[in-house]
Amino acid sequence: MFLNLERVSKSFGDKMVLDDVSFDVAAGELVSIVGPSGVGKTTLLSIIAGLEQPDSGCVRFSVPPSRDNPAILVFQDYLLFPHMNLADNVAFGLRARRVGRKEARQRAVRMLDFFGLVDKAGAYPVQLSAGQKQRAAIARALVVEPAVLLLDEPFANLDRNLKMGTARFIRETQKAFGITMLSVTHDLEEAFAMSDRMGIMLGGRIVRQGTPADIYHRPGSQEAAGFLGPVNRVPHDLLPLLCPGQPSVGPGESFFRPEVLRVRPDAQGLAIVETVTFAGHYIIYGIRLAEHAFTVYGQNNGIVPGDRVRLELDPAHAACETKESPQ
Ligand SMILES: Nc1ncnc2c1ncn2[C@@H]1O[C@H](COP(=O)(O)OP(=O)(O)OP(=O)(O)O)[C@@H](O)[C@H]1O
Repeated sequence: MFLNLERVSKSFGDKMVLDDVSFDVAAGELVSIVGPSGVGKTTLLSIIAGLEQPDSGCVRFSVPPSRDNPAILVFQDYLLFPHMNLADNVAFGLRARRVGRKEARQRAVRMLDFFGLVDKAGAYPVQLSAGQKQRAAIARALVVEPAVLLLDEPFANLDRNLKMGTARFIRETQKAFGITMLSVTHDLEEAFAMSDRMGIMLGGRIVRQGTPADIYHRPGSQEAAGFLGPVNRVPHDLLPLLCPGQPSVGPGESFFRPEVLRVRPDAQGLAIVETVTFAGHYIIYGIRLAEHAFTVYGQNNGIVPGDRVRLELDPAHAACETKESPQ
């Protein structure tokens, strides 16, 4: 294990920001910690980077970061030096490590080339777009060959349509350099897209860890499921209505994502459509069945509010999801 946090806690005054946080990051792995704003993600990175001290618990590295193999924190506002052009910004860390001017410049330009920024080598940060600044900040961090790269909200300042491309870029860079990365973010889709593993942080605690697919489909608690997106809570006595013919399961409840439910027009159906909302490439249906409200994502099939419909579980999901024990 490259990085190990064990029972890290931190308070500011009487406010507990991190509460018994433990997790690992393996060498060459990309792990994202996701959580809402203010939950303590930046504090967590600051402790790992050695900028803050935990009140209790410990942070261990298999090879402790050093001047030659540092843990580098890339801040969400990039912190490029405004008075230096891009090549000098990227070369800065090398110069600070006493690499000669010529070699530092060559390595910086090679890095800018890899990042598609070589034509901006002479430009100043103010002349760059947010996406270019983000790439430049990562280039500046990587040029010193860090042991681990810590990314604080890497998508925070990017337009929506730049975020997913940046997630792919971070993933490709991480693989190309074989570097260990830990990212903290509230941008879920991007974290899902680029991470080997994720942790959900709520109320200062990591409440669930796993692969992106694992935590999305088996979030482990209603609280975690709700943070990851809309979820339908289904008491088991309703399951025969949603998946006729399935063997019955014991008492309790299961959780289903809106995309694993199907809505079919049916004049005899037991469910009533309450709302139909256009959301671009899909429709969000608000459905009521036996006093329970459901959210369903589907395609436009002419259904309007007030229609009777049949609400069913996608058979591909029914079998595995109904085996879930309630959390
Ligand atoms: N040095 C400090 N002194 C006092 N309170 C602090 C300090 N640093 C952070 N906090 C508080 O700790 C809480 C968590 O802050 P933190 O920045 O770690 O959260 P975050 O999840 O990164 O949020 P965001 O996504 O908004 O940056 C906040 O309530 C913040 O005000």
